[in-house]
Amino acid sequence: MTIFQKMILVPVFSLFLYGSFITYSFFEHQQSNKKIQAVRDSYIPVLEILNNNIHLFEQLSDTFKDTVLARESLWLVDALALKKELENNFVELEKFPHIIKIKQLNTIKNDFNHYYLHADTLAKDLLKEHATIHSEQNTIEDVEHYLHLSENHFQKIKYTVQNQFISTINNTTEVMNKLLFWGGIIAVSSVLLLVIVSFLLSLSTKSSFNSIIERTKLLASGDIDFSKRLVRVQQDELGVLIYWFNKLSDKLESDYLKLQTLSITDKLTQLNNRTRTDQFLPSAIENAKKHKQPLIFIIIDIDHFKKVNDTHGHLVGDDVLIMFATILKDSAKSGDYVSRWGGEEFVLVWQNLHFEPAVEKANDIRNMIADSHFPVVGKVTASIGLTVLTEQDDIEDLISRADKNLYQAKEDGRNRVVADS
Ligand SMILES: Nc1nc2c(ncn2[C@@H]2O[C@H](COP(=O)(O)OP(=O)(O)OP(=O)(O)O)[C@@H](O)[C@H]2O)c(=O)[nH]1
Repeated sequence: MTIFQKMILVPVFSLFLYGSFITYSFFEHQQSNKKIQAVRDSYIPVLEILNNNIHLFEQLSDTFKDTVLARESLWLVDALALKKELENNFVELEKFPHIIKIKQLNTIKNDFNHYYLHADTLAKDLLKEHATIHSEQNTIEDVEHYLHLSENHFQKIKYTVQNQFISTINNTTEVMNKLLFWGGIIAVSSVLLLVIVSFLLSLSTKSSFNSIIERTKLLASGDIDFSKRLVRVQQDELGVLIYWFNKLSDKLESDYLKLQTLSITDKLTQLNNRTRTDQFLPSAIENAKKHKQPLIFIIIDIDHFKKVNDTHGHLVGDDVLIMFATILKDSAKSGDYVSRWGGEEFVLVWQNLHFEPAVEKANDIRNMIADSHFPVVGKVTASIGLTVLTEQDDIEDLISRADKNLYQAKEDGRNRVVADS
């Protein structure tokens, strides 16, 4: 995943989360409003009828009392009208079975009818001529019993419906509150998620950038330890950058190694060149002295090489130099050092080889050259100046003694080895 994708994904995800919640809560809010409206629409008429019934019932009781006290039988007609109104209300209430249980309603209706029947009978009895106030004790008790029962039922059903109404409204409000709470949680979590992921992303990006910067600085300051490679962890743009940075390091390393080889190799003969010899000699001398091992230093020079050039041309001269170098290379054993010193002069360094075997080996090489057939030119010989390292020698001593011996070999007629003892 790219850095851009990572950076865009979290806000998009958070936005999606929050957007979904907003949409959901919008619809939930609509639903809740509808629910509250529906609850109101069904409960309020019921409560109004119930209130009206309580009021009618009180009026009815008062009418019965007034009828008896005033001894006015006509008022019983009013009582009947109130009863009818009440019964109509009961019929209305039956239309709301989800609010009022029909069984409960029937109980109230029965109790009320009992009350009405007893109260009406009692009132009529008391209105009869010569009737005393002390009417039948049972009827009075029944009237009182059903009066209280009905009163209680009317109040009880009203409170039950009222409580139901309040709890339904409260439930809906509670759902809304929960929604708000979770909305807050989602909003805060989205922001937190955004902050945490952005923080982690910037941390990992920063550390990768730092490692690239550090490595680049080291390369720029000339640190050529190419074994150091950046570790590619991510698959994003930084991962790609690290991949190509490592590729660049590979290229630099191979170019550097090529350049290094070129700088110490003689172009014509592919032997070590003078630069390499200048690096090699001091360490070889130091090593020989340190381990008290013999070290042989040889300068070998092709005889009358100018004549080869003059007679056959420089290209043929080059071929002779190449073949000559090959003979030297082939004669070298492991640990022997072979190089072109310059022009038609070559240097051999043999480590851990004593003087006599060294002279013998030098003569073998000289013979090998003399016995070889060089194309176009035919026979070629070489003179050799050989010296052995002494405890007091420095580089110059060694070179000048070998050079002196070479000069002596030339003086003595060439194609020979001159060695000091
Ligand atoms: N073809 C060719 N010739 C070279 C190269 N380097 C040096 N020479 C020639 O080597 C010759 C060396 O000649 P001199 O120093 O007179 O030595 P010489 O002719 O070998 O004589 P002695 O060493 O005394 O036996 C010169 O003619 C140089 O031009 C090279 O890379 N290629």
